[in-house]
Amino acid sequence: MTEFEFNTREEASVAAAARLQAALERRLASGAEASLVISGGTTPGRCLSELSTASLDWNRVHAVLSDERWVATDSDDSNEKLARELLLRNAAAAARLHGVFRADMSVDERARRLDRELRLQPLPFACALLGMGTDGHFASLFPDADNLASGLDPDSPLLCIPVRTKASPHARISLTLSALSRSDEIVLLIFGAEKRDVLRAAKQSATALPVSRLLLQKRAPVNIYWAP
Ligand SMILES: O=C1O[C@H](COP(=O)(O)O)[C@@H](O)[C@H](O)[C@H]1O
Repeated sequence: MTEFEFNTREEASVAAAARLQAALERRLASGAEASLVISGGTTPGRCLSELSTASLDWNRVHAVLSDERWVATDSDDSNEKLARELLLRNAAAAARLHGVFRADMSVDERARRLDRELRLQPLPFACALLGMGTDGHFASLFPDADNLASGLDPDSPLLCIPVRTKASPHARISLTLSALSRSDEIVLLIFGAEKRDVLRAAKQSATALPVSRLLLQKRAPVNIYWAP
């Protein structure tokens, strides 16, 4: 695990975007296509908009959501909407975004199908951009999810799972730790003192926080980008 501290969120976001760009460049130099995992929520906006201007062969890039809320893609709660508005523009308009929500399917059926679709993406992912909640969740792997064990099993055969949590009014679908760790590297972008303290607790002891398991897994190096 490597940690980088910045004075401002702007600096952290721009530096994280540069790291994602470099990871994509490495994959594109050695293969026909590359894929990138992007998180939703409030944290990654500036990083995604910065990345959208990167000079890359974007038509060879696939973007995959780390997780999605079970809402229509025009909802303000939709991670797909965020990705389309902030990443899929400028130079990155040529990238392909693999959406999660389908109005004609149940969340469980969609999770089963998405699992099959993810296996057709270029793997391993060049990079996974993740965030973390103050409850220690990443992607949508919330502490109270009833199927959390399979979500956090680094050797799970499942690439994604449906998630129901009291923390959210929406059902969700989340990539599993097993899927996310199939990345050349992970960037964990975190803002604020409260989240830094949660992360410290997760590092100091093998707490029950989901993010502890992300830090403990050995497959993908984790780079923490933090700003106050
Ligand atoms: O619900 C979610 O939460 C996490 C953290 O979100 P943030 O707003 O605290 O940055 C996010 O990484 C995840 O993608 C999102 O769906």
